[in-house]
Amino acid sequence: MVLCTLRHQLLKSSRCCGSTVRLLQRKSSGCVYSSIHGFDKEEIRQKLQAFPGGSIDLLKQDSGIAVLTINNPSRMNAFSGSMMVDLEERVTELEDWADGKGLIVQGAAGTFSSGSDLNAVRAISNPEDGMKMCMFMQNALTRLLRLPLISVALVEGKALGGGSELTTACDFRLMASDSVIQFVHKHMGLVPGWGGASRLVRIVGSQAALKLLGGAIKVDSELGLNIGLADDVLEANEAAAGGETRLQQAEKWLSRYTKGPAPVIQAVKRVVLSGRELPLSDALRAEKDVFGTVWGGPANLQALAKNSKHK
Ligand SMILES: CC[C@H](C(=O)O)C(=O)SCCNC(=O)CCNC(=O)[C@H](O)C(C)(C)COP(=O)(O)OP(=O)(O)OC[C@H]1O[C@@H](n2cnc3c(N)ncnc32)[C@H](O)[C@@H]1OP(=O)(O)O
Repeated sequence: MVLCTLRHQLLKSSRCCGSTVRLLQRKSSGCVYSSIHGFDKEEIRQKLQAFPGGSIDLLKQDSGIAVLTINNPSRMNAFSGSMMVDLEERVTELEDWADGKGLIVQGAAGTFSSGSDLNAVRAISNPEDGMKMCMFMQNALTRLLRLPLISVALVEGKALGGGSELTTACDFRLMASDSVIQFVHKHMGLVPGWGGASRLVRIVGSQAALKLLGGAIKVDSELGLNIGLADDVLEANEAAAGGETRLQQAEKWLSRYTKGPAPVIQAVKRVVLSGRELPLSDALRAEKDVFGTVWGGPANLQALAKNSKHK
């Protein structure tokens, strides 16, 4: 169904032209569930709002890199119900950000996130509500992953349960040298439900994913790097990093990939996304459409005029 939705979007865009193509390419709705799956977004939003606390904060910067902060430090940045709703709203804001190029997802106060707020989990522990929450979060995190921005999870402290799942909804993961990612679901008598298992298999392969989920293994930065869950390790000690905070280190790391005009960076993300999610023939057609948006565009014409050499 995920594939169908994305394929439908991309094929639809290939049949349109001009401004419609640009609009479709900016809006990556990419939801997995809708009313045909019995999903009533307003109903679950109202249920989630009954569990308040914390916030999801978004800072869009002139550099084209935004910082999304999971902010509930008194509960180790656990996700209250209202934070799940906040997250979905921030994703909508990012979908509308024409000048955006990159995104860093971090936790407040030096730790990533301890997953769902256990108080809310206890209150909605019946399967029906659990499934609704699961569909809501899968939609939000799928849209996060499909943003036309290059995204990085900056993992400090702990990323547990739903927090570990959130790290997999980013293109890259940077782990502080003393941080841990742990899919603790088995210890809770559960499996991931925010899409974390499906994405983990695609990131580390099914063998490693089975070990991480089956053993609820603590992944430190060294193991993370070895199995490809982490893309790089950041110094835990700011002094060793020349006085740079980890957020500054993450921005520097990401800026290698976001240097250049927004339409080109967004096009890069889109061709990788279609290659990642679509069957080859569909991905090739989507690539052709994205190519059409940059060919003869301002950045392309400028480069041609400069007679660039790539030595
Ligand atoms: C499993 C599926 C589900 C999903 O995918 O949606 C989930 O995510 S369920 C949640 C899974 N996470 C947990 O079970 C985390 C449980 N907490 C811990 O293991 C520890 O608290 C830890 C390791 C995060 C931090 O330990 P530390 O010793 O450093 O601090 P405290 O334990 O004293 O925690 C401080 C304060 O935070 C509260 N806290 C932490 N995590 C949660 C949470 N997920 N929900 C609600 N509250 C949380 C903890 O109770 C402490 O509060 P206090 O009032 O001071 O007792």
